[in-house]
Amino acid sequence: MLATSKINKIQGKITVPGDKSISHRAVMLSSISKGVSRIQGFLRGEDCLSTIACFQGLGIEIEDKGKEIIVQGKGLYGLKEPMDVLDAGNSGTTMRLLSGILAGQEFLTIVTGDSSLRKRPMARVAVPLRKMGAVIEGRDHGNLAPLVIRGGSLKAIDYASPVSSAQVKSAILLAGLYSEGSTIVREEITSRDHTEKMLKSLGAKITTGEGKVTVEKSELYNQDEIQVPGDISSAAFFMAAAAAIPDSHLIIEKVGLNPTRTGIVDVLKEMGAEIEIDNVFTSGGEEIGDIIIKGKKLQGTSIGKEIMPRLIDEIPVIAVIAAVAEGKTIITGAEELKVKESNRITSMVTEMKKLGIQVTELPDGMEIEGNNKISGSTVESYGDHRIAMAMAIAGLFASDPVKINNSECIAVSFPEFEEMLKQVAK
Ligand SMILES: O=C(O)C1=C[C@@H](OP(=O)(O)O)[C@@H](O)[C@H](O)C1
Ligand SMILES: C=C(OP(=O)(O)O)C(=O)O
Repeated sequence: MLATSKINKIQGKITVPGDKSISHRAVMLSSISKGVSRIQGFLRGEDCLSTIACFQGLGIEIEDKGKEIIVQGKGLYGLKEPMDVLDAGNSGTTMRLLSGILAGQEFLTIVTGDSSLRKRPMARVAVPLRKMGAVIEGRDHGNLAPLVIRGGSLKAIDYASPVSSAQVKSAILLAGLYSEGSTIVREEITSRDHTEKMLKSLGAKITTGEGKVTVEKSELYNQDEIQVPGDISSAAFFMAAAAAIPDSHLIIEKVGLNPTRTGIVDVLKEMGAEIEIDNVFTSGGEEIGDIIIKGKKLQGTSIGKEIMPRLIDEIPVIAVIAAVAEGKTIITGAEELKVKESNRITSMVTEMKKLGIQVTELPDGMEIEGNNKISGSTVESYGDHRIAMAMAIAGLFASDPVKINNSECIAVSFPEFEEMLKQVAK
């Protein structure tokens, strides 16, 4: 069981593990591209290992050479009917993006996941993929895994997504690679665009702009090397702690700075944090750079719907530092948090209360009073990696240790978290 206690400051220089979203896409897209791909900086978290296992189950040769992951891509039609049920584990990204690729395959696949993933909504991908011509069945009329998917000849659709979700958008775009005509996905607020960027770099006919993405039937070709940047969603736990503890000084090197992911930087700055970005370069269309943070007392803020897709996974840790900031913080427009690995609104509100924090649950977010004195306690992770890590950060401000039950779920996205925290906590 992970336990954390009060520290004086965060200090040092770290490199966080590879971006989870990009690691998933690197394996999936390399598998359906022609030629060999070498993926560097790949995240060896449980979620991305589930993606590797699924594509191995579909007949793709994937080898972990330590320095890099080698994928022997077989092109759009090189996947084989799996001998057994595929297991996406805890990973929503794996199940939803994979469904898009399977929609283009004539064979039958069954995909399941762990008890958390089997509760998460899949109709959001099943509905558009059926419109394109795939047959998708599952519990609750195809809304819940296990999903049974038989794809085939698809036709393009023009789809206005009811949620701003990169997983939904990506599933449709991947199916679009197999579809006759122009597949269009429209979003009210743009979600992370790693799929679009990687598809472009692999030669897909794809265009973006004015709230929509268009893809044509295209063959993909591996470009030999894919460089995965550090995950800003993992960096966020350290950024938030360093920003909120006076006298801290932290450098995080080579973090992905794709503008669709940097909402955390904007919110921390809005709260008064001292943050600088340095050594910026671009690889595979993705911006990468160093983040330098100095700690000080922060101010409360308001976070709403518009920015939400750019920081959705960072809300748990933002809630924690809001509790020690000066003044109230109001988070709204975050309904999507209810359908993550746990209901992250209820999970955070319940566990923050156990630490003596004054917080009120809202239908689409929460209201956090400022200047809380955080006390120690044993808290639950709900088997949700982001809740476990957010609670670990709360412990850095607490009068007594914060002990986190089932903290092993952190390995889903950030196996090195505890070790890295020990390294910079002074
Ligand atoms: O596409 C992705 O890699 C992800 C998209 C987001 O989910 P939604 O698409 O459900 O918003 C995010 O919360 C998740 O951690 C990863
Ligand atoms: C929501 C997350 O991932 P997924 O949807 O892939 O399970 C996450 O990592 O916070």
